Amino acid sequence: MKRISLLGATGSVGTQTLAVIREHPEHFSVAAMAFGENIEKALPLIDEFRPKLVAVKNKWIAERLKAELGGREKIVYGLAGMIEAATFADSDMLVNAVLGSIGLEPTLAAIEAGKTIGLANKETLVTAGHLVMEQAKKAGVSVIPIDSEHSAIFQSMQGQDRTALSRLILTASGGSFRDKTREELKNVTVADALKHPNWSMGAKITVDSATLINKGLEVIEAHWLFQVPYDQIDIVIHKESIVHSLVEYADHSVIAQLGLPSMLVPIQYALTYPKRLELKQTKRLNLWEIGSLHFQEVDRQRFPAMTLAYAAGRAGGTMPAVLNAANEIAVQAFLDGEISFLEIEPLVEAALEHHKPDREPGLEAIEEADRQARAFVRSQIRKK
Ligand SMILES: NC(=O)C1=CN([C@@H]2O[C@H](COP(=O)(O)OP(=O)(O)OC[C@H]3O[C@@H](n4cnc5c(N)ncnc54)[C@H](OP(=O)(O)O)[C@@H]3O)[C@@H](O)[C@H]2O)C=CC1
Ligand SMILES: CC(=O)[C@@H](O)[C@H](O)COP(=O)(O)O
Ligand SMILES: [Mn+2]
Repeated sequence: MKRISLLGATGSVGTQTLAVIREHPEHFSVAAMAFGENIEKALPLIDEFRPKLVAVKNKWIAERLKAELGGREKIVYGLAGMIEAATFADSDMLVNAVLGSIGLEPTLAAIEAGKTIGLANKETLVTAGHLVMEQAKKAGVSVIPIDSEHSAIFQSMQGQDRTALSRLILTASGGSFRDKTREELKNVTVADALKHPNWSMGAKITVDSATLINKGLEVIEAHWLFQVPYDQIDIVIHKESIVHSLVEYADHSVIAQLGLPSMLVPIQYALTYPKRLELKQTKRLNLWEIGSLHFQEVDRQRFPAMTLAYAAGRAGGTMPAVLNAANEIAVQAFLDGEISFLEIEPLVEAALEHHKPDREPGLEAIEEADRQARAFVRSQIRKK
């Protein structure tokens, strides 16, 4: 029995992680759970999975939850609460599916506590990949990707000669506005942005898919996870999201992982690795039903966020943390109707230009850069 601490239990990846656990109660259980504010969604999940510890966003939500549950579970809150859930003594593995760079410290704490990490929270590696991977190596802890592209790469590396790896190729759907020109993007709405062609995901990552910054964040994530230089990481637009990413080797052989788009597969693989289990909730891929698959080069003028992400990744230090934090605030402002879709990228670019980078930051410097980038973008939005 693998006992899991799940952060982000009420979210898109979180609820799908619970769906995997639900299908295999003989293999997995939930030891601890963390979520933000969505008590209505969490209550039936707590009733069903019976975690011993529940962490929530703040004291007020904790009080409300205590009143509902009547003291059966230990309730904790804030970042300290999330860290307590991530390092819970009765759990073997952390599945980090919380949204945003708030997921970094719980990941670091869980690594220190010797837990295997199932990582959906890409912000952990974007903001502090150098610290996380170094600490995981030191602690002898595995960081298993849940992000679909990274799981595909991870699966395509199994049993291969790691020293002969020559390139990673991440597929990108192109998001909700793939075929629109920059001119046509001027008047798009939040509702339009949230219509992803292939994946049903949380609002923030769905907007990130539409600017392609999601793919940029994933390039940085892949750089740290697989220790591959940026010059050896490419992106290809693949509108069907059937090929989840590819790995090229020295002999130009390319190995890919395919499947109908479903996060259940990478989530379950992270839980069962190196084994596999049946997954009744997913469907077979019959390529004759798909017919044809399409691949296209990324137009860098059309998707400037991708260039920003590569530049921030290559600059390293605190720059990726600034890219991420600025984007988190700008996307939230777009979702709240404060700015237009086309204002997201210039805000991220301005934050990167404004920042004085620290080339070899520790955790404190990363968190300070994150805070400052958020404050800077908020101040720019207020001026509008
Ligand atoms: N969705 C997907 O298919 C994929 C997602 N990812 C990554 O996985 C992560 C989660 O994404 P997704 O599931 O879409 O996000 P959602 O917005 O659907 O869910 C986010 C979760 O995080 C919780 N949360 C947010 N802020 C806090 C906080 N301050 N304290 C505690 N909990 C908090 C939310 O709680 P509540 O709602 O209760 O407030 C919710 O449970 C992201 O890093 C994303 O990039 C990667 C690949 C695919
Ligand atoms: C499912 C998943 O892993 C997302 O991160 C996905 O990558 C979003 O799709 P695109 O970024 O390719 O539009
Ligand atoms: Mn992805």
